[in-house]
Amino acid sequence: MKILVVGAGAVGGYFGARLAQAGRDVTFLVRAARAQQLQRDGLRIISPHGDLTLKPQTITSTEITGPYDIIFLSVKAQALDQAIKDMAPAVGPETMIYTALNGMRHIGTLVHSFGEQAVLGGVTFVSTDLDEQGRIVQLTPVDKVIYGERSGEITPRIRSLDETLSNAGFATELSTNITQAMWDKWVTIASFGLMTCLLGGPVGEINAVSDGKQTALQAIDECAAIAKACGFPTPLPHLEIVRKLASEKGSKFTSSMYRDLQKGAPVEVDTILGDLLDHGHAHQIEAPLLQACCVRLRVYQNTLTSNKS
Ligand SMILES: NC(=O)C1=CN([C@@H]2O[C@H](COP(=O)(O)OP(=O)(O)OC[C@H]3O[C@@H](n4cnc5c(N)ncnc54)[C@H](OP(=O)(O)O)[C@@H]3O)[C@@H](O)[C@H]2O)C=CC1
Ligand SMILES: CC(C)(CO)C(=O)C(=O)O
Repeated sequence: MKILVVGAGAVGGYFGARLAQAGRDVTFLVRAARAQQLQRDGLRIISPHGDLTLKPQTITSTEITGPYDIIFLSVKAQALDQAIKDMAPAVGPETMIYTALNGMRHIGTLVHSFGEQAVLGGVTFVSTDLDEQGRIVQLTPVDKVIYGERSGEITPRIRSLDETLSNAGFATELSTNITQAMWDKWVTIASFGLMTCLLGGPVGEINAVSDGKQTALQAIDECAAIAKACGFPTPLPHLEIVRKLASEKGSKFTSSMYRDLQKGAPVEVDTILGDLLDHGHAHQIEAPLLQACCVRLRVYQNTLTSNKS
């Protein structure tokens, strides 16, 4: 199956490289500057599983000649609208779109552009960062993708996608309840995004100060309460893993939102935290930490915008 990875950044670059390394037919849709960098330096992965440099097959939007079987969409939320325009010629009637984006809002946006059938549900567990040299640095050993038809059916096409993505150097799971899995991941990223961005440090630094752990656990409770009110209660074993991860002493674990904040880059506040807060408001759920973090990051975003102009 022909795979088009849209965005050769921290997530797309990582999984695309693993798939290419495993012999799958992978092309990266990139923009001019990244194309030049990849041609010059190769696609470089620094990973606890072993470093890797490969010569990727890249394409820019004007060079797309026809549809792909699988699109692995891995741009930030703020780049989604442009990415949809750029990848449109690569989407045909049989194309399946897997998305690495966090939250749920992008599903509606993609369905609006490409129709119900094209859009799969997807969850990505990985912690990767794009460094200043354009290398992809994997920060923890975890690398897993979960995918499924949003209807929950096991269709022939999702089986083909499963065969293509499996055994390529990372964990995979074919889910019959991908919407629940997306909500579970949303609670996870929102909890870690909220605690690291609002409290201003990695998990271990939060736990090192008095009231830190309690506040981190309160952040998780707020996010989980909203998911529950929306009809997607986070299963207890998943919640326990999140709580344990958030309580680890000395942990350097952060979130992609926190790393963006540290870099002075835009943060996905509205799609990850703001949308969850709106769902909370709709169900009269109090979420004071989540609300404070949204305000803190919106002020930050406004400062970024006014510094640019
Ligand atoms: N990083 C992580 O650990 C995790 C991130 N996620 C989610 O995955 C998504 C992607 O995040 P991440 O990979 O970290 O982000 P990055 O910023 O590292 O990568 C995004 C890439 O998309 C490229 N891009 C943007 N617009 C286009 C376009 N129109 N055409 C082609 N390429 C484009 C950017 O390239 P350019 O140089 O051209 O701007 C950039 O390289 C986010 O929604 C995030 O929440 C999920 C799990 C973990
Ligand atoms: C859950 C977490 C923190 C790691 O997979 C993440 O999704 C992110 O950093 O974007």
